[in-house]
Amino acid sequence: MSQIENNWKFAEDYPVESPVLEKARKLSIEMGVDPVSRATAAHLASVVAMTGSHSIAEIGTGLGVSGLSMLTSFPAVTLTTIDVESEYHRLARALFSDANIAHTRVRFINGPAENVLPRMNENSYDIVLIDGDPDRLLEYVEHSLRLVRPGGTVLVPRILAEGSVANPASRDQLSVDYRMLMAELADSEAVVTSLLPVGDGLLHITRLAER
Ligand SMILES: C[S@@+](CC[C@H](N)C(=O)[O-])C[C@H]1O[C@@H](n2cnc3c(N)ncnc32)[C@H](O)[C@@H]1O
Repeated sequence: MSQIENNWKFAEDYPVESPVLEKARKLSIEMGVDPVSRATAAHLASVVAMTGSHSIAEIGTGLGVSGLSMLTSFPAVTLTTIDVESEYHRLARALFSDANIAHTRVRFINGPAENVLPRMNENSYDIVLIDGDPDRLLEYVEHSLRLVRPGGTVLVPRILAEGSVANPASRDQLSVDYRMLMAELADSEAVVTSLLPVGDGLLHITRLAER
């Protein structure tokens, strides 16, 4: 294993997850849902705690690994979470309850995010996490940058798409689109971006206040 792979593995093994989070992760895998990685979940929790975020929107609830990580890191957080699968929402709701999260802190919206996002209020969220349909990422980012308040952050796990984005030989549409998106954002004066190599890549896009 190379030194970089060693570091990556060490960072992924480092977090200590709560029994409920472990249960959510295990159930997700049994149901064929890929939860955010352990280091990604820990980083999401850190971002929420360090920014004191109150209002979070999430595209792609799954069974709630990312949601639980953010909800349990700061008691004032409320989460609006969208998924097409009502069964995943049923299971996530039970897991959130196991974690003693008051039901008033979470709003579950069942439906395709592409239909729900245009109806959500702009400038209303401290954080938007995008973890839904990978083929709709560009559309989701555009909506999410409208939904976050100035100073708020859009977080995109899995932006490296299993290594294909970083491989210049990968010319499939998704890799080309993701590279183009990242290049445009890096060049934009409206946002600050950073790319972390946790999990399958985690992109931070922070919307700057207009000057
Ligand atoms: C990778 S999983 C999310 C994992 C979750 N964030 C976690 O960490 O546990 C992707 C989720 O997106 C949902 N999804 C896929 N297409 C969607 C769409 N068009 N609108 C809303 N949700 C969608 C899937 O049902 C699935 O639960």
